[in-house]
Amino acid sequence: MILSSSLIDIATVLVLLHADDARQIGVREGDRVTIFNTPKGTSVRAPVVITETLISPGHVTISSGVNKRLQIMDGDHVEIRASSRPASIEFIRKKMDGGRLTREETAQIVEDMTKEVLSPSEITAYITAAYINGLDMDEVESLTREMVASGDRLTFNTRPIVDKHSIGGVPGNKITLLVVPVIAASGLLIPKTSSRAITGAGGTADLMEALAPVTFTVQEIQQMTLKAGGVIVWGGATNIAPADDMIITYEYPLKIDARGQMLASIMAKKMAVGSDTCVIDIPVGPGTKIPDEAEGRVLAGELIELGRRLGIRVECAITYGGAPVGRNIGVNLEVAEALRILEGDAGPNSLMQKSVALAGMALEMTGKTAYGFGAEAAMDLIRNGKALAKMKDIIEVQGGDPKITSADLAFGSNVFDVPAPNDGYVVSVKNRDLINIARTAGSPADHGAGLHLHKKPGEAVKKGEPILTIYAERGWRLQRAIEEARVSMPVVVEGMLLDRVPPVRRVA
Ligand SMILES: O=P(O)(O)OC[C@H]1O[C@H](OP(=O)(O)O)[C@H](O)[C@@H]1O
Ligand SMILES: Nc1ccnc(=O)[nH]1
Repeated sequence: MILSSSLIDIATVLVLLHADDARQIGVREGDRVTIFNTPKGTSVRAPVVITETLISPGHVTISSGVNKRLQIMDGDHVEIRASSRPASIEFIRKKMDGGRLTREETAQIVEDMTKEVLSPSEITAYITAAYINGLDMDEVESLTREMVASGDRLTFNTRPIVDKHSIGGVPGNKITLLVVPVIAASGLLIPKTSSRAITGAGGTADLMEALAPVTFTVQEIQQMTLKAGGVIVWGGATNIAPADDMIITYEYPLKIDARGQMLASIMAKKMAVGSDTCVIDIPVGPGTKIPDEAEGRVLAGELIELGRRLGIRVECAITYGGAPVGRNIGVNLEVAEALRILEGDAGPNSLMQKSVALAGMALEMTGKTAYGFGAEAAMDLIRNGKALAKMKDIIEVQGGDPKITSADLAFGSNVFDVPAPNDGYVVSVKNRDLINIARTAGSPADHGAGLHLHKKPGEAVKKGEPILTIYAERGWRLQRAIEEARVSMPVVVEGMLLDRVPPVRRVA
């Protein structure tokens, strides 16, 4: 067949065939073909997309993801053959049926994922099967090791290499922007890799991107860490555990984080950067990933055990997740809130306390301070300006502007105050609904989008007073977010009418 006009400029591997050719080759939409560039001796296996109109029979179009390996030009001749189903599909089926995967089976799944032989629906099936049926500790260890083995690794020839991670799930959890500079300011090395948002409205990689680039190779991460003491980079940008970011890509739209994959995702990133000492934040509470403290302890045990198997000393902080950390949710809003603390603001208290508690644990684990004195030492590093100076070093080493201040971060110009429906005390806030509103307003893609929570549980409000301000960069997004806030009523004031059953029908 002839390579027809222009490549589809996407990284995903796929081959576009005319329906007549697909019938002749014997493949249907989603089946795999192998495409051969015989003169160059290259070949790629990829899923098929079928069209009746975009190309004519005898012609084929490929994505640039395919051509990266195939190296052909428009008009070249290629050979296409139906290809067997990837071996890992049987193993995904096994997990769907509640089976236990061997190390070899997990390795095959990871290999087929990273080679992009598995289609999005097959990856989603794998995640969903593990979400429903779970992975035991041996399966999680295999997945973690295979994720690490599929990418690049760092080895520092000094110790300790500290790390910090949160399992996520609580809105507004911008503490990494405080914890990393504090730890680095104490003289420790912390090559922090983060994900983008998974179930939330802004992951740490999204937040850091408002201050500096976050895409680096492992060698760059190592050099920058040695120079500045720390970095905050995107784990998925590099070739660090590439299967991890693929899983996250398919978890994000579902707003799920399958437990086994979550453990592997976190610990693979720690192992790949060579960290030996790690503090892990486990927010617990309604509307987070972990409903209560008891379950938080079970997860802590799993993370510590996984760390032990991988040679990483792990301590976990079970933290309050019943309400957002701080008051801002969304990229620029969160970054501004974190920078304000580094610049000398005393609060919000929840953000300050949580950040120094976590940083303090790392200072204690590494012997920088005695047990019981870490949080105080961390607080000192914030109050004396050393953490701010270190954050500027980190921003600069990553190629951002170190002169940036909290005031430079713009919030969306489409703004709406959600008023309190009556007088009273705020009795609860609904985490998931707050995240949904911030995502609907445009976060994390629109850096100015998000929300500010004026009132948190226990605080008094007067009828009509703003309880929530929504920011959006685009008017239509603001309208949708307002509508969502009206329906979900994410800040619950005592005595408030939550709903009417049957609902009132308005006549337009
Ligand atoms: O979107 P949800 O699921 O809430 O959480 C994902 C976030 O949690 C972790 O945070 P950190 O890197 O420890 O700061 C991840 O790296 C990611 O940024
Ligand atoms: N699944 C994950 C949760 C939190 N952080 C991660 O990097 N990955």
